[in-house]
Amino acid sequence: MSASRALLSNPHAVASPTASRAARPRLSAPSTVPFARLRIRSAILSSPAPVATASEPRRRISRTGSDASLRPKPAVLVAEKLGEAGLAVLRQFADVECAYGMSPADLLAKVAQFDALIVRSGTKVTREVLEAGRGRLRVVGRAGVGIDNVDLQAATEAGCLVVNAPTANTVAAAEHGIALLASMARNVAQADAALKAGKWQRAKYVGVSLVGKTLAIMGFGKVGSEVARRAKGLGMHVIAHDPYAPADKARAIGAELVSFEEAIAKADFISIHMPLTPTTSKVFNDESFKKMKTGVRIINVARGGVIDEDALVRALDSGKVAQAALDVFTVEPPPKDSKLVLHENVTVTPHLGASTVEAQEGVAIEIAEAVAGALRGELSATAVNAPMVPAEVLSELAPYVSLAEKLGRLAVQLVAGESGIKGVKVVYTSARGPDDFDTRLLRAMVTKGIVEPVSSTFVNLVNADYTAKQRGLRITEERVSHDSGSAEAPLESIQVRLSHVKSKFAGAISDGGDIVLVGRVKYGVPHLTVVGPYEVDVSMEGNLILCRQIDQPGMIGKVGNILGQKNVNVSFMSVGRTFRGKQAIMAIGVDEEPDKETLEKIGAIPAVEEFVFLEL
Ligand SMILES: NC(=O)c1ccc[n+]([C@@H]2O[C@H](COP(=O)([O-])OP(=O)(O)OC[C@H]3O[C@@H](n4cnc5c(N)ncnc54)[C@H](O)[C@@H]3O)[C@@H](O)[C@H]2O)c1
Ligand SMILES: O=C(O)[C@H](O)COP(=O)(O)O
Repeated sequence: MSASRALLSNPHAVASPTASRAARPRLSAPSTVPFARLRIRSAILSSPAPVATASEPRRRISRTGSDASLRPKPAVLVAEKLGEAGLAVLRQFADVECAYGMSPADLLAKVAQFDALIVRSGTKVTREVLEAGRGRLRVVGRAGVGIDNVDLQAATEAGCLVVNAPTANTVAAAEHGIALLASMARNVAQADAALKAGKWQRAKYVGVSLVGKTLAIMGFGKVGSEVARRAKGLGMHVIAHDPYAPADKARAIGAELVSFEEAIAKADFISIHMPLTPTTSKVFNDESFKKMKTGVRIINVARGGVIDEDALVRALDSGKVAQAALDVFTVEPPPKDSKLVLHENVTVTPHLGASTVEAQEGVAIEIAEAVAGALRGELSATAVNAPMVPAEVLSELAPYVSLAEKLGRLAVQLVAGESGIKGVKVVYTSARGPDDFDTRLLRAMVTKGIVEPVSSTFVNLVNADYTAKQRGLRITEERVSHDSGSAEAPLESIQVRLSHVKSKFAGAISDGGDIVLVGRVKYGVPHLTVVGPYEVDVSMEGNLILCRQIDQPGMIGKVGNILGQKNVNVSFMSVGRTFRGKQAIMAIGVDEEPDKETLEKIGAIPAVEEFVFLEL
């Protein structure tokens, strides 16, 4: 069993003074304030370093240490052709390997050596690939829009951020849609092939006009609306179906939003622009073809899977559908003997929608910047499987993110025996209005703090909620308004409360029977300010010894002496008591980890009732 697995099955090993330090998963290097910004970013997307040998349990390389030159450059695998401009952006900070045309087996064998993988639509990023990359792969960049070739659920479970490049190829795809529409209506491809074969067939290739015809746009997003705009210019009557599109956007372009049924029933031409999802899979099928006008013409530059291709062949054979123009197919490339591709009334292109010089240049830069940002730990505006946190919010929340993680980390180390944690309550006290800030990031970091010390799972903003759910951890949140506080600081304090658990340190149990820790940020540094019923004030850096004793003179000196004899530097010390002469606790921040003997000496002081050593 690996050391981190051992910690998973015995959560309490982590707080034991005798537990090996190397065996405990650690995320960050000791913090320094100037790196606060970097640290928050790293916490969002950090992943454990891949380094692990039989003798050395998996350890995490800090990506936030003070010497940038010591940090390894991230490695990026580019699996499909990417424009030079994008590669140049990536090469500025990463080792980039372009391995075009890899087989699925090649990809599986390689992926674990990379921090990021960039693909287009031709590479399937399956659960297997993401599993193979687990431990190192942090980002999948899709150089384009459609992410149906990436297993998003598996990526989320692995804490792997998926980013795409959603805007740079919109116009190219729309232009290709219009090109297919016009060339299909005038039989350009068929006539071209015939003429090249020596046939001059003017009567055979009489086309149909576009002006005045009804075009139904199915999916009124970026590409769909651009197609609509261009079709209006061709004099077409444009209707659209999109359950999620705002009517005013359609109206502004001069398109009318209608139901699916109405769209397909009224259209002379149907242009498909919806993504492939479980809902849209084969939404164009025998039943829907039946409801269309006889002689309808269909264009698809979205995804092949939205059409039942066998049903389309039947509809073409029967004449229900007069023509189809297809850029995309359920299986790409389609089989050589595909009836659909070979059908004389079908015009095909090999997924060329995004393939213009301009679009590929734009996509390459868009995805390179998104991947670079994600590897730096920034949240990308094009994150597909994570919430978006704007940079200014991120920077303001930086010390609170660190505080949230440390409170979670301390709380889990205080849990005793086999009592698993189920209920976690996080209370945010703030002078700001309830809608003023988003707590997802803080909740994710509390989860990270609770889960990571006791498991081999690494947690980040992408997978925090999923991980909590998987582990049966119910995290509830409460906002408490702090009327007399300053709204300048986003938060006054964060409380982490673990209910229905036993503690190995009775002093951390509040009157209500829960483990309670409260912290706040002072001068940009997280401080622990409440432990159970006791008020303390200790900076959350290094390690912490909590000691419960009978309140009496000389205790600080005794403990300080024992630590001093072993050269353990005390960074902070704070005493909190309920009543004079009754119980009190000492919170002692230490730079070094005291050895077992030193800790036992502290425990042997007669007035000391209990103590615990905690890693921050
Ligand atoms: N052929 C190509 O090379 C190429 C190039 C670019 C985009 N695409 C594909 O085109 C599609 C659209 O791209 P986009 O950039 O416009 O995406 P988009 O997200 O901007 O637009 C998709 C629209 O589809 C709508 N939609 C979702 N479910 C729907 C449903 N059941 N019925 C009707 N509408 C629905 C959404 O509300 C959205 O407005 C994607 O599948 C993308 O992968 C293909
Ligand atoms: O979804 C997309 O962006 C398009 O289908 C383009 O795919 P490609 O990058 O493989 O050309």
